Amino acid sequence: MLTARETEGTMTCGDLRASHSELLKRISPDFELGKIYGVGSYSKVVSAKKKDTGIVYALKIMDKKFITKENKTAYVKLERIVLDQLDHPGIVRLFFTFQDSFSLYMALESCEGGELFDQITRKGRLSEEEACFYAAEVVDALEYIHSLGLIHRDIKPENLLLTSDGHIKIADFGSVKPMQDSSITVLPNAASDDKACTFVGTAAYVPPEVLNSSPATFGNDLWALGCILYQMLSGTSPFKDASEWLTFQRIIARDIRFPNYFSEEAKDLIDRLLDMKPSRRPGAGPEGYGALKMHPFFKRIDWENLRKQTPPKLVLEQVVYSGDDESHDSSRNPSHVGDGLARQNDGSSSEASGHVTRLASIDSFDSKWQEFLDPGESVLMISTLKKMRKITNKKVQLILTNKPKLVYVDPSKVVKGDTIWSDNPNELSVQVTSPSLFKIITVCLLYAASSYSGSKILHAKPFFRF
Ligand SMILES: Nc1ncnc2c1ncn2[C@@H]1O[C@H](COP(=O)(O)OP(=O)(O)OP(=O)(O)O)[C@@H](O)[C@H]1O
Repeated sequence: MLTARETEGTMTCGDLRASHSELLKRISPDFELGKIYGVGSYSKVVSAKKKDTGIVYALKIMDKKFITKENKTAYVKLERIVLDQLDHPGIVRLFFTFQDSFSLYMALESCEGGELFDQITRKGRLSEEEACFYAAEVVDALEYIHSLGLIHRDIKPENLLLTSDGHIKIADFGSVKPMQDSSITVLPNAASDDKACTFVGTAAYVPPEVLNSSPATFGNDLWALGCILYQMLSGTSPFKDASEWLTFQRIIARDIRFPNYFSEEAKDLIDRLLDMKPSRRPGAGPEGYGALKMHPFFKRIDWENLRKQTPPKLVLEQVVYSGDDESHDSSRNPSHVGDGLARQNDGSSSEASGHVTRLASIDSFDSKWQEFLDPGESVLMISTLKKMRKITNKKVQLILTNKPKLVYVDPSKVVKGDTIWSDNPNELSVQVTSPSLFKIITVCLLYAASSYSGSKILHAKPFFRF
């Protein structure tokens, strides 16, 4: 039985690679694990119901060995210490932390609505009303963060999570920087890097002064807000280009082009937030957040009652379920994901053509990997692997699709390999049995005189373990 205790102490052993069933064994009997919310560079975030209270948390699981090896200890401690002291409806809450010999665990407020990034991708672009609402909630939370003397430094649509009813919560405080006069207490060994020239953040949202090695200011987050507002309204970030280097060139040159459907108010606000001089960005100047909140773009926002307003409707992940209600439920528990297909293949399915439908995706990553997919193709499993070399190793991404196809992508998102097992979707199918295990199934089709009569699994080998 695990005891809830602080995440400080020796960080020695580990695991991001643990399969879901291994995690289940380890974390039980306290929690009932559900779906995987997402995977970060050093963590896995899983839905976890505490059995005694019935409360569902987003359990952030961090591999101790990996964190130690990658020198991430200070970031983890910093995030823990900072989140512990924050209390705002626009910021993901940290409830408690604990550890076992392998992992560190953070029980976070669960954001069932996923990332703002996915809403933008699914909708293509947001209406001005929707973008205004989300931007206002981010402004409200940023005002609080900045008032405590903290700079988030990694504000981006992937770190803006949504509650099930559609309100924004800022997440991921691993890059946070406390200013010298911050009211947040940070232990000396948990302080983030102080080197002015250290690049922190994400290329598309990084402000020009950071690229010129200037120290971080509140203006960093306000530049990122300008980029996000642009992205919500257009579907892409303003400086996005074919490579990080080209993106940086466009940021330094402030090469920004507004689509003609942007309103004058939206253009003006983005233009001001993307000011080359950080202190001129609304919210960063001597007038404080008043300058930002009073901007005409926010004219319909009732700042006092922001969280009482009705948020935009969420567009949920498009999942085609393969069977009845039972298989629908199984999507909540990844260890049962394959069951629907097994039933389908026994011939009793209403899928009378013998064509194998896609399984419920076990993660929410489809949209992020869209560029590697053909039309109609969907992601069944994503995993980060370490490619071992003689003296070094490098992280690569494996993307398994329903084609079935296995794509191997390097860290700069360049496709390095692409294995298509069959061009005929009737011949092969993929059965995802857990977040780390899938089977390739060959389907034998038996045709009666004019119509399909059945199919069966010939063999379920080979097994591939992610
Ligand atoms: N509280 C939460 N509720 C629901 N999903 C969450 C929550 N926190 C994180 N996630 C999901 O899990 C993913 C991984 O989160 P995490 O904070 O570990 O990494 P990240 O910040 O996205 O990645 P990186 O560490 O590489 O910047 C997120 O992208 C998000 O989709």
